[in-house]
Amino acid sequence: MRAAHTEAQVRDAEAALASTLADGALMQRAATGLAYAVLGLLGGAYGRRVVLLVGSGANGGDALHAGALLARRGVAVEAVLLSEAVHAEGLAALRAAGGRDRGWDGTGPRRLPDVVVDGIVGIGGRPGLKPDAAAALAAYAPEDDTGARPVQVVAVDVPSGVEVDTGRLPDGAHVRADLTVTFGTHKVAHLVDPASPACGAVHLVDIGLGPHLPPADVVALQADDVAALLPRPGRAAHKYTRGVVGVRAGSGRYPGAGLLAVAGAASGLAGMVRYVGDPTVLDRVREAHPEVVGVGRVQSWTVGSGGDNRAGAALRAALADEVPLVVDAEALRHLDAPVRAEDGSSVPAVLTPHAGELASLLGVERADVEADQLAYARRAAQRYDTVVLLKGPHSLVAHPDGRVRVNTTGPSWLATAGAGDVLAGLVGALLATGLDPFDAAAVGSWLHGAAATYASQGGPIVASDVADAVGEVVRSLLA
Ligand SMILES: NC(=O)C1=CN([C@@H]2O[C@H](COP(=O)(O)OP(=O)(O)OC[C@H]3O[C@@H](n4cnc5c(N)ncnc54)[C@H](OP(=O)(O)O)[C@@H]3O)[C@@H](O)[C@H]2O)[C@@H](O)CC1
Ligand SMILES: Nc1ncnc2c1ncn2[C@@H]1O[C@H](COP(=O)(O)OP(=O)(O)O)[C@@H](O)[C@H]1O
Ligand SMILES: [K+]
Repeated sequence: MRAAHTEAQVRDAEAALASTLADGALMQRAATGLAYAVLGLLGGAYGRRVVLLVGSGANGGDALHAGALLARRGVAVEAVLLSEAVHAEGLAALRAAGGRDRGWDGTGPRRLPDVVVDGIVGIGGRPGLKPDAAAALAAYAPEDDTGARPVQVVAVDVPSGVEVDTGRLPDGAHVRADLTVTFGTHKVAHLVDPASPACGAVHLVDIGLGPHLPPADVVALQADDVAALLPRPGRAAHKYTRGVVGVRAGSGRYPGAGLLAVAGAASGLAGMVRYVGDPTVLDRVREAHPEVVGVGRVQSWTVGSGGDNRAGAALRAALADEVPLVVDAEALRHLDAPVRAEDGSSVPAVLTPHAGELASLLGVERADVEADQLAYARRAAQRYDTVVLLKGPHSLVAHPDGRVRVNTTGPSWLATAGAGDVLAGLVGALLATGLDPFDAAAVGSWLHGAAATYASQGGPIVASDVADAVGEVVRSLLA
């Protein structure tokens, strides 16, 4: 499990740990991890040139101490001090190791360095960059019109300027890192979009904080977590004990969505798939998936993918069964908040909106949701009193109690029509096996992304390729 903590949680844990250690020991641990990560990126020390952008806090202190270690190894290190007052011990250490320093006077370098280390601000930073910091960054790590750069940027703890606890980006400038070296635990911005791509690859340095940290509200499941949650048929299993998933999706207008939702449901994780809906779709479903049967009892429903104006009726019929359900696409529009069966009892559900659909549910603009995904996913989960899977490059699975699982699997090629239908069917199948909605949504989105990666191999895919690859991903997880 990759856990992401907030600034306040990190500061509390740091205070508890620091009280057991010599002064400065934590910063030394952080700086050493940072320096070795930079050395790895440089691929050597002699002849390599590193510039440190240094702000007024401990983040700049980390950069200066790491710079001292790099300078002792033979790297040419220069610190650009962006504040009158920087970490004094760090600066003394850099000077003693032979590193140079200068203030920022608006003039850039004669020759670009190999790596720029962003020690402008860390978890103590306010969003955005001051003009001097933005200008120094642009001078030492210039970008062309396409955003390409000849210099690699390593962020200390977080890319300066991003909102650490929310994953939001500031209105103004922020650092865009190739590598972020973080300490003790991940921060929310490392996982949550739109900030997470600004972090580049994220490298976690263990500084001993673990025992002092509380359980994280924001986590990302890893392969071993998913493997532990995966339903496996017992020796005495039969198709009904494994769970039956029903699909009410597709329409005369969008028959393909019905087929793709069935393809996701028929990944082999549940014991049986039923299709209920448009007769012309049913014929095509039977042709493509001979194992799929018609009306009967189910342990879960997937409703709405590619539905037409009858999606509301399909949703009501599914809710009346009082089994767990996935509510996708057109069916989302017919949903009342909170999600309840007709008799008022709560029904375990997973809502699977993309940003546009979530915006409609909450009566806001799509751009608002995209800018503040964590907050809006949580708000929807609370309002509907159910699990919400907000789909995107890093999908968020929000529980009404505030916990969030971030999905980090899946290539950009997964942004292809019908991929969401496959996901809805897959999560429905996992619900049928008995996983609770939070687990089913998180495991389903992880498998979906991993199947897309497997199918893509770096190239283009269509939605049915994703469904076809789920079995292979499950097989490798179980191996
Ligand atoms: N916690 C841990 O476990 C460990 C933490 N460690 C390290 O400590 C870091 C946190 O350090 P920190 O608390 O000193 O704050 P930090 O992020 O350097 O910045 C605050 C300073 O910046 C300023 N400032 C604010 N916004 C600004 C802006 N937009 N643009 C420009 N300036 C801005 C503000 O000054 P002001 O402008 O308010 O005068 C303030 O003084 C953490 O990220 C990690 O790297 C490791 O060493 C060891 C383990
Ligand atoms: N840039 C991206 N990178 C990775 N995955 C993405 C990206 N964009 C979308 N996805 C995933 O692709 C799927 C798209 O689903 P959706 O928006 O419902 O499309 P459709 O309605 O065509 O099926 C979701 O699982 C989403 O998480
Ligand atoms: K930083």
